Amino acid sequence: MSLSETSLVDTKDAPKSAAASRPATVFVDGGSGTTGLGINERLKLQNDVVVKTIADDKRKDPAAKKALMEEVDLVILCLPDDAAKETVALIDSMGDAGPKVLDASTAYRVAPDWAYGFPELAPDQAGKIKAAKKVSNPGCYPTGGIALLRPIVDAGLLPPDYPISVNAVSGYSGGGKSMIASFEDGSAPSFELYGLGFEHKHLPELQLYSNLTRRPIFIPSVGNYRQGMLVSIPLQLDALPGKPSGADLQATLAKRYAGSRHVSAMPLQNEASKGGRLEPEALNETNMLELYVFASDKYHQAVLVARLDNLGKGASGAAVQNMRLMLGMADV
Ligand SMILES: NC(=O)C1=CN([C@@H]2O[C@H](COP(=O)(O)OP(=O)(O)OC[C@H]3O[C@@H](n4cnc5c(N)ncnc54)[C@H](OP(=O)(O)O)[C@@H]3O)[C@@H](O)[C@H]2O)C=CC1
Ligand SMILES: CC(=O)N[C@@H](CCC(=O)OP(=O)(O)O)C(=O)O
Repeated sequence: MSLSETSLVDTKDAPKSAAASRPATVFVDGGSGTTGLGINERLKLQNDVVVKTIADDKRKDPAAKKALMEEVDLVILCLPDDAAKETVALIDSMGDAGPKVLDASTAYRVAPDWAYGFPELAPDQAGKIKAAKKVSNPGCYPTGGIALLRPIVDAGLLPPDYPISVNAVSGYSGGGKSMIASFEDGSAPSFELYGLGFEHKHLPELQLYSNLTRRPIFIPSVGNYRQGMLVSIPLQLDALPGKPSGADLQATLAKRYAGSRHVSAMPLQNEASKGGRLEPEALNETNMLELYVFASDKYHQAVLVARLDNLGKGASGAAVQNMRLMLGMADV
């Protein structure tokens, strides 16, 4: 069989089960793409995980993939949506003996029989991910938007039908290999708004997991830098029912994410902070997400901002966090 195996520990006797004393086995389908490479880089640092790889000339061969998937505990899909659906069909055909699956594509993010892979979504979400056979890894922009919105909706500070606008900027790696090539060969513009057709693929998950009943307006943009993103949400505080202050919003986020390893509610930024600036690259190569409230008591206005690495907590970092949960392994 033309399958190869990359082992980061001795795998000769590694059984299929991911019991604590044995290394877990993982196959990254689409491992040479942008998200897949990021996952593989992270997994190289984890000596309790064995990554099984497929020969390059077989990487799109369903029979070879199926044979490999019979040997692993978990498959991570880093593929375009249609290819992800094909691999999921292969896994489904294996019945109960099939591996767990974590999908980085958009294909199953609002599917009711999949768990949404944002462990910080709610207090019980990590447990749902741990118990699930199928987990969808969140989109990069929704990771920031949901992290900001969900706690303040749940706390009753933001009505679920409130008209929300979400603005965002991403580095060009968010568009995968083709967008990276167009920026690096100079054919892409330096900066571009997109999503102006109101149909961006992240809107369903952004609305659903933020607990919003009204569809938000979402205007993403992409800039001429490789990775890192900001997601921002302006709010007229005196138009909200309880007229919350910026401090109320910050306290709600701080309470919700207290003790979280990967999500930080940052100190309130107000007139006294004299800052008023934020750049998108500070968290690159990390699995961290920072949440800011910029607020003006004078004008009763606020802007919520999430900062993350689109390839970290927005993709590969989140995938490895979810993988470890699904395999019953400690967070790193
Ligand atoms: N980039 C990002 O920031 C994020 C991306 N994602 C999602 O992750 C998924 C992958 O995206 P990304 O890594 O950016 O994309 P890339 O275009 O960088 O990589 C996709 C990879 O999938 C491979 N591939 C395509 N079809 C098949 C197939 N049938 N079998 C095996 N491999 C195949 C491609 O190979 P080839 O080029 O030879 O066709 C390529 O290596 C997408 O669904 C994307 O939406 C999620 C979060 C963030
Ligand atoms: C700059 C750019 O093009 N970004 C991508 C989103 C990247 C991402 O996280 O999306 P998925 O996980 O859903 O693929 C886009 O807007 O389609």
